[in-house]
Amino acid sequence: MVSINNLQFSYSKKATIIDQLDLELDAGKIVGVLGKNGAGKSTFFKLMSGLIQPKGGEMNILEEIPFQRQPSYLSKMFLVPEEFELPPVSIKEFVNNTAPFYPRFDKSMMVELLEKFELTDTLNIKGLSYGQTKKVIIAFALATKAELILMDEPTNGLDIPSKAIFRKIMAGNFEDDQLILISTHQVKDIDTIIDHLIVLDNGGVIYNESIFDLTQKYDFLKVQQLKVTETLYAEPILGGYKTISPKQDQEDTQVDLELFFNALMNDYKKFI
Ligand SMILES: Nc1ncnc2c1ncn2[C@@H]1O[C@H](COP(=O)(O)OP(=O)(O)OP(=O)(O)O)[C@@H](O)[C@H]1O
Repeated sequence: MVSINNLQFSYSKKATIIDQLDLELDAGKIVGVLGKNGAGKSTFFKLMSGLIQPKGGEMNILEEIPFQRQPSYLSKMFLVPEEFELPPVSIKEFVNNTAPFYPRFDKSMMVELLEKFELTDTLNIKGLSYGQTKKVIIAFALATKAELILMDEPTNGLDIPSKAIFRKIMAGNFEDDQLILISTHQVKDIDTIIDHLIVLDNGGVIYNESIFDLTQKYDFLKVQQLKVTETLYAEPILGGYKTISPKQDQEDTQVDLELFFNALMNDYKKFI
């Protein structure tokens, strides 16, 4: 569904942001996209949605070339950008005007998701807070049922209960032919919903693995004493350490995304 080869992008001649990036992804996944500030996550989403033109390489997504911005491509992908503005109309009017661009749009799902976020479509977008507007665009994105949904920092601006609602909504409103990519620094907001992880660094994808495979390769443990020989990465916590070690226990442990991300930033070559 996503096939990217040797992708290159820079805003100016001085700094290359995306450099020889390769990525293959199939449908049926919710993918967490992690990377440090400035790693190029938003830029990568803009490239995938055809808003900016690659300087080199090939991108084939849903059998289309994103930057050609064919109506057929735009109708099967949706980007929730980090910064956005919606028109000052009622949510209902916004939906009536915009939904026709998305052939699989599900209006009853939109109403249902708004309800879960404690909103109704009679409200005017003009009077909504930043967090409430974010909820409208998240609900709209999911209701498009687009094959590819890109969410750039979707939980920024959501309060604590809304983040829990976001996690529930994401888990239950997704079909096998869809691919959802979520970029975030708020790893706790996505650690229970993603089933795949990619990490961007130095212009490329340095890690690309399913969460299932991560649980089969590593144990994520809390220990009092460090067994240095068995530990790939550790961070001190009150009364001991959080550690990542090669899998030994039969039982799977819960992936600690934050710890794993820090471990990759420390030395990703240990994990590939
Ligand atoms: N329009 C632009 N013009 C010039 N440089 C830009 C532009 N947008 C982003 N950049 C630069 O490109 C680099 C990657 O930015 P980008 O926003 O893609 O990173 P990010 O991983 O999303 O960062 P963050 O986690 O901080 O949101 C940064 O160094 C940024 O300063």
